[in-house]
Amino acid sequence: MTTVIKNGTIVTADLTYKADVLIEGGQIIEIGPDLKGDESLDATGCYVMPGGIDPHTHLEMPFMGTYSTDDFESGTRAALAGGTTMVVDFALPAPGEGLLDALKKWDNKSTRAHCDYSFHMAITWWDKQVFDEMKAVTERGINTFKHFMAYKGALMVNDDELYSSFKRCAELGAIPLVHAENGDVVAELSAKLLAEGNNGPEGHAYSRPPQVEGEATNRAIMIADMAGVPLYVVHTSCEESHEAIRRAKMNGKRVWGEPLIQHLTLDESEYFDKDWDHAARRVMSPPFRNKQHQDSLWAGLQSGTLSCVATDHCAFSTEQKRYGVGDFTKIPNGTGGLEDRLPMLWTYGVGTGRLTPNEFVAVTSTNIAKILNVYPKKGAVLVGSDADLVVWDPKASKTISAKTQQSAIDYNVFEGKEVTGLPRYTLSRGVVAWADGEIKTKEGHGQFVARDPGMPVTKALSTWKDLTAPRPVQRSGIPASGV
Ligand SMILES: NC(=O)NCCC(=O)O
Ligand SMILES: [Zn+2]
Ligand SMILES: [Zn+2]
Repeated sequence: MTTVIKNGTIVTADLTYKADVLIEGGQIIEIGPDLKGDESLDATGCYVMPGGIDPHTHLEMPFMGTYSTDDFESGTRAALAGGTTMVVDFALPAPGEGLLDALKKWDNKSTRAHCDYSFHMAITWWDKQVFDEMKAVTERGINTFKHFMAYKGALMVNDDELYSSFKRCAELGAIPLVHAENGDVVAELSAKLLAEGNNGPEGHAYSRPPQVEGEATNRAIMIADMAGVPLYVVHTSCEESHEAIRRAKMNGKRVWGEPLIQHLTLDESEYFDKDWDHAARRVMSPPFRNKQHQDSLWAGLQSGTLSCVATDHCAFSTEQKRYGVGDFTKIPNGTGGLEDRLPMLWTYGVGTGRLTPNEFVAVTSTNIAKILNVYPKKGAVLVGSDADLVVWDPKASKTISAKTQQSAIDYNVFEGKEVTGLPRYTLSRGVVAWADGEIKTKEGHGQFVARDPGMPVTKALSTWKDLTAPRPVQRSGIPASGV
């Protein structure tokens, strides 16, 4: 059975051209003019692009005394409805729990996924067992390890643990990720704010100023450099963090930054809303910033100093957010965005002239596919690539509303935003997964995507590090022992 996408314009990270796309067995088998297939999808007036890859989601995440409400079923439905065909979630071992034991839990949760998925493994504590199991984790197809520099007393790791884990990543050819905020300072600021009576959701934003993010980003970059490993900084939200990444890149360090669609399009004024629920629903870490920080993030995407736009989809209901009435530190941190990432980025990026359609594809799909070592299986429109595609109608529009969303929560942080640019069809490995405003796949259609370590950039960096490693100077005439 073959499917042909007809009359569209293919848009990839580097090319725009008119051609049909023929699909069989889940893969693209031909690209060219006048192709025929058993089933035909009309892409007249549309762009045919690689499906979005969201490298940062937390589906059914155990966090702050509860679980995020969107699980792999509702979360991946939301993904497909918004043109995203692959998500990368985080397996989170509890302190003292083995990495492989945690992975089993995420394997079980993800059986319900509608679209393809992969995992990052979090390093939440450190000892020999963790060191040993990191190798087994890479053999299971996970080549990225996440480190939280915040959430003191819960997920946070210290500098010695970071350095040990980063060195282990270097040995394994894996890439470390960091949530970069200075967790010690956040804890101090939070306690002070609460003691002074600042207990509302705005206290969350005050407790996490840009400096805590800039400091931690720079620290992680320097530790990664000393460990001889590349670094991926998740949810880069401010100029201070972007500046550290920019400087590192200009110095030849292999560092990537990931702004979220929320930080690009929503600002800190949300926290000063008189409605407690409105403000609390937007509590996430790092918090939303001001317009200058937003401009910095857009400039980063334009110049290439920031690489990928993600969501950090971690959706809690209003009821869950209310755990923090009277104490902002108890508001579960996280917001949704999976269904809205592509339409919002198209509207506020391509629609305003900040991004070209090709840059849009790069930052929503191709760049991360390369970083995660799944390109060109994913993130490409090439013969042999998985037919994870979005047929994108740049003229279709809607008003974002919780009433019509796939996400299981009772609100949407983008409520009321008018977006222009929506998927007509989303295809997951050649299967039409979203059409006519409806999900067409069954839960369980999604498959795990294994990712091998040893990406070209990790190999190049370790070659350079070996070449420049400290070596004793060979001298004649002086006894080596100094005697
Ligand atoms: N970002 C957030 O507030 N919640 C999800 C966990 C994390 O990424 O820090
Ligand atoms: Zn985080
Ligand atoms: Zn996250």
